[in-house]
Amino acid sequence: MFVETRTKDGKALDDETEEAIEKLKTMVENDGKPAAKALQSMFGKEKSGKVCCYGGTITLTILKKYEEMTTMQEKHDQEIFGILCSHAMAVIGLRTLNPCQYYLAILCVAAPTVHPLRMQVFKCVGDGYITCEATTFMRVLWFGRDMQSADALCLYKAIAISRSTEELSPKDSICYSQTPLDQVVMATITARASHLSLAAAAASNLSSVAPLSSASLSFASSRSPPPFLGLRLALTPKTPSFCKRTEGRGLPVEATAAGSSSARPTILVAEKLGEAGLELLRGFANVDCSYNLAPEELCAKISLCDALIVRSGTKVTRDVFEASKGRLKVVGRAGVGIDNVDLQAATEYGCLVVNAPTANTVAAAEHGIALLTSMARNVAPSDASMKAGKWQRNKYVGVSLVGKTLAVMGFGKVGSEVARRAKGLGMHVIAHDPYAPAEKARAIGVELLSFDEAISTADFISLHMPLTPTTSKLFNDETFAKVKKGVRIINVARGGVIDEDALVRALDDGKVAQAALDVFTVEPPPKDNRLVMHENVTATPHLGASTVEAQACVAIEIAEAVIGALKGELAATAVNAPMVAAEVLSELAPYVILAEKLGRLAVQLVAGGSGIKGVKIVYKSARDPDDLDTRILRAMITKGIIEPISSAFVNIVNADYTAKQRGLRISEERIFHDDSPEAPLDSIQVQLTNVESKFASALSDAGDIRVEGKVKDGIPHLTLVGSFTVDVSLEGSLILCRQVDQPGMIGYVGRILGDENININFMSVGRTAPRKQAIMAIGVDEEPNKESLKKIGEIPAVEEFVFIEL
Ligand SMILES: NC(=O)C1=CN([C@@H]2O[C@H](COP(=O)(O)OP(=O)(O)OC[C@H]3O[C@@H](n4cnc5c(N)ncnc54)[C@H](O)[C@@H]3O)[C@@H](O)[C@H]2O)C=CC1
Ligand SMILES: O=C(O)C(=O)COP(=O)(O)O
Repeated sequence: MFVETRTKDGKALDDETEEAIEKLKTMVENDGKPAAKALQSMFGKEKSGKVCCYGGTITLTILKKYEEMTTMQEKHDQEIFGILCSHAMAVIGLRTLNPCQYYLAILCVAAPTVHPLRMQVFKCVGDGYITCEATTFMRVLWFGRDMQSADALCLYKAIAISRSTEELSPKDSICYSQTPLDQVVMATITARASHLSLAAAAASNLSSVAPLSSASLSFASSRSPPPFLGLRLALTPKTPSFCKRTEGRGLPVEATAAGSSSARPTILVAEKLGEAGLELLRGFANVDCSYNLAPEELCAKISLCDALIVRSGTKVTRDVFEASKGRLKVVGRAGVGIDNVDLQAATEYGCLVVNAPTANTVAAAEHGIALLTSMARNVAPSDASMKAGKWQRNKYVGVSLVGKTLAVMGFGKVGSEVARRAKGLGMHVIAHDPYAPAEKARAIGVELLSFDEAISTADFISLHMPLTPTTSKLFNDETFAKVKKGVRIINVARGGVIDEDALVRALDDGKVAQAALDVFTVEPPPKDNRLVMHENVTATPHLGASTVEAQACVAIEIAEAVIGALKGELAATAVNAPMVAAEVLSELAPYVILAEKLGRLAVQLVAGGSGIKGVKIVYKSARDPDDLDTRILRAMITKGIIEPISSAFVNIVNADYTAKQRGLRISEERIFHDDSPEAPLDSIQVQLTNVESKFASALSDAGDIRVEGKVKDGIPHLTLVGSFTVDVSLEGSLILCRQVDQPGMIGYVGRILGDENININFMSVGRTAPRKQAIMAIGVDEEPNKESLKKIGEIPAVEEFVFIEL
């Protein structure tokens, strides 16, 4: 890895940048908004992109002119950029009109002591180029103005270390190292206690490595535009296809703002959401807060809404998606568990479901520990007894926790936090989770065991798995028969993972001594629920996520996810669509465009009446298959194939489903190709098998329509049609002509198009041999009229031609 942060002539920063930093420094005490405005005014409107930051004290971290830095390989550029983006609180991309000029500013909080909630607010949620990872954690970088490459290298190391600690809690230690400001840099990086010393070592090395001694890692530019992390993947349907879609389904077309890109969307918030989240939503959309809606009321409202935000109390059923008449594009679950959302129905309707998977983790874990300790010491019943005027010291003798074995069932985010805390109480912690990595358990000092081993050795069992068909009633009569007599059970996961009748029986016969339950199969449970009324049960009304802090974080996290999704950005917390890391996404961005265009091109080559059944996609790549996620590419090819020939609207959520519904068999093949090891892909080939083509030259020897493309300088190119090699950028529209190769052909066609004032943006001729068959691929900016196309067809040497809209 290499860092080079100097300008070409060795100066650290230019005057303009220096000045900008000075001005911003004076604003450190100010609210973020003036600072953002100042940034904009400093660089002039035409130079600056959208700047977004919200409230609080901010300061400028890096401000660099990309074009002045030494040229570095694009891959490194993207890598470091991706890392920075996922670790900075707020990253602001100020993109100039010239793609080579790119200003990168990272804003961060000035003091490491700022409350984590405040930092959340700093995340860039605007129409910017960057999206930050939604975390509640403090990951702050602050580079001073004279940062040396060696310092950046150290910082990088520290980031890398902090990066491997994915699950920091806001309370985790902060490693804070400061060198004299005039010298270099201050870095604040958080790390879990176990990583603290490493991070500290890395950060304390700042300035101590010889500058520019070794190869470095780069923020510098290549010729291509900067990575575009705010990649849009058309989640928002175009108005026409959207409207057509509702017609196609036999549903009335809703004459509302849905699908209209200019109108403000409407977001229905169906359960109480933190004010900070509501504020963000109101800045972007019309917000309707209607709580406690009956199912029929929700169905009645939903066709007027583009997004719906719920917590665990609202069932988002198939009826809701049906009633939305296609308008609902996003369901935001302000929490973790999505068992109250019919994901299959959402997917079928092309509706993205996003959740807030991390913001309430600590709250749920703390509640688990609260239930564990209060159950063990009979806090709730003894409190009730005192309030009833009694003083029953003998009745409420508890059990100790130290040295006891706790089985954590489900070693995910909450489970592992519970384990960590229970170890602090002196408990011996074991866990069962079929999917948890052993290293993660080892790092916390927890042994992963089989289900039976875990439940049969535990004194306490704490449940932390999701409710799925597999975990439904996982704790039943058979399970309780295997537990140690007198075991105590805590459930802050989902009521449905326990067969509640079986638990009542186990409590009655003493097999289970006590249970502490936050969640129930039916919520709220009926008044006479035997579990709730049981004297050995401590019950709370689904309070796991209900802390002031968690709810504020959840509200912001879900608001940002929903806003991003409504803007068509790929959501990092998507539940029913591929989640792709920002850095991977930026790398794949041009290939995503290529994939859709190849799909659109291939399908327009099919002769009318010839149904498509099989699609074969061949990816040539130097990457290991595990290193190349093709789901987005497949989805975009599917979109490209289906949308031009149907009223369906296809997005990454419903692509596979829609293909299946239409009987489209899509197969993928990877071919190892190490010619371009830096790029994720060398080429993508789309074959439509066993179809007739209206342009016979597009058929391969096997009789399949075959088109192949590559990304060149960030632009998608068509490189193969049938057996003909061509090279034409896939922009605008395309005319493909097969002709006898002879002089003057380009001139003929060029004149016909020129007469109609049609601009040719690209032209390429592929031929089998000189003066034999050739294919001319002509990229045009405008669609030629029928007359011109007819004239092209009438050129004597032209044997066939086709016009394709991309
Ligand atoms: N009571 C409350 O207010 C809250 C409840 N929750 C619930 O807590 C549960 C855990 O949430 P997170 O830790 O955030 O989710 P997570 O997805 O991080 O962890 C769930 C873990 O369960 C494991 N798992 C799946 N099937 C399993 C099985 N058959 N046996 C054992 N483990 C299995 C998974 O591998 C995963 O590691 C969820 O049910 C969630 O809805 C979460 C937050 C608040
Ligand atoms: O996040 C979860 O899974 C929870 O159970 C929290 O639910 P709530 O948002 O408090 O209704």
